[in-house]
Amino acid sequence: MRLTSFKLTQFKNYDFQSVTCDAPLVCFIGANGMGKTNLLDAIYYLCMGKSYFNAPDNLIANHDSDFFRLEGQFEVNGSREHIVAKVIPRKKKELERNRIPYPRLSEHVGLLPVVMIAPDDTYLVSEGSEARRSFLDNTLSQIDQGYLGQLILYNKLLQQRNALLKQFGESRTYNAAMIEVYNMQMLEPARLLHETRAGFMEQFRPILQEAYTQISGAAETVDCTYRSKLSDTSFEALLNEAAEKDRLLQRTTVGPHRDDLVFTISGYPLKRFASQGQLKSFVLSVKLAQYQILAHKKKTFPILLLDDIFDKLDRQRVQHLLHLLQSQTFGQVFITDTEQDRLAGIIQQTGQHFLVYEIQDGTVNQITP
Ligand SMILES: Nc1ncnc2c1ncn2[C@@H]1O[C@H](COP(=O)(O)OP(=O)(O)OP(=O)(O)O)[C@@H](O)[C@H]1O
Repeated sequence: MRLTSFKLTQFKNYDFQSVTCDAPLVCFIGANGMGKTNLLDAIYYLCMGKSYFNAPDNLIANHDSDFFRLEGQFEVNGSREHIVAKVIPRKKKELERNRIPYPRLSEHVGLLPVVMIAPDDTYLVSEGSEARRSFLDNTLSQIDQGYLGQLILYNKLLQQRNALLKQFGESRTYNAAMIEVYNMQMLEPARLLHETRAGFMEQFRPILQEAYTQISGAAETVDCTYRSKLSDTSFEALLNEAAEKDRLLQRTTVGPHRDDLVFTISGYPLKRFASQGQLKSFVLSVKLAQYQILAHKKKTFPILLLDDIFDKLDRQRVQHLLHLLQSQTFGQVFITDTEQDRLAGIIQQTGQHFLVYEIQDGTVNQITP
């Protein structure tokens, strides 16, 4: 799979910019704040229909504009895909595939698999369970449209159930039968989410462990397990047990929206016991494992976006990563960096055909070859 060219109109700090990128390795070089990450986010947006940073569309449109547009030419397994995103924040958002608008934006997810690796990926460990669920959901949604459909349905029902609980609390009333209607509708999507997540984590664990060994070169073992109350008790029983608590707190306190991933190093909680270096190796391994599993399931190599990671990783990990980029089969890779010399060294080591662009305040100029 390859992105051969893309165009940005009024996207963040870009007015209009067209970028040709028909090469296995594409590098964006420039000082801080010039717009390198924004280019990677534009690519991510074309693949996923939203920003990697979960930025709302009104913050994505250029400050001087009330709309933005992205266009990308992709090649996937021998066929061309022309993707256009047209967004008027808070008013209209349209995604087109080969000039035909998607009836639902979610239908686009999975067509163009993508993985972003960024320095602040440590949020996967440091933040609350929502970050880890998002990672899981992001990966599974790219693999399985059916999963994404059930996730959207579950979240909609959850929102409605919570609104009803709140309404009961405010009006000091309660209608168990109405809550039961939601309970019954949520059972099937919850079962499917749980089953898919559990099955996926069984496949993910050994791949993550292997990636960690390769990246860190270390002897310690890491682990990543799926934690869900639904593994021990049926959702129906959990909802019944929690009925009184839900009523008091005016929200649904059990279900797949409370699942988590537990990360450990040598059997201890990673968040508390890992060194900074081990933490960086771990999150990089999580993303590389995500890449591998997507490549396997989608039968194409996802686009890999490496944002500024060579600045933040130490020499040893950079070497391990480069070794991986050389030895394993990777698809198209986009790299941002602030230092031309460092980047030149990296390019040389990968031995790939490459394009390098210099980014200056929202303009993109090809500098080599
Ligand atoms: N909606 C927007 N309209 C105009 N400019 C924006 C918008 N959103 C972000 N920017 C600008 O984009 C720039 C940041 O771009 P980006 O994060 O891509 O930089 P970078 O080159 O990756 O820098 P770093 O190396 O520091 O990560 C900032 O100058 C910011 O003000």
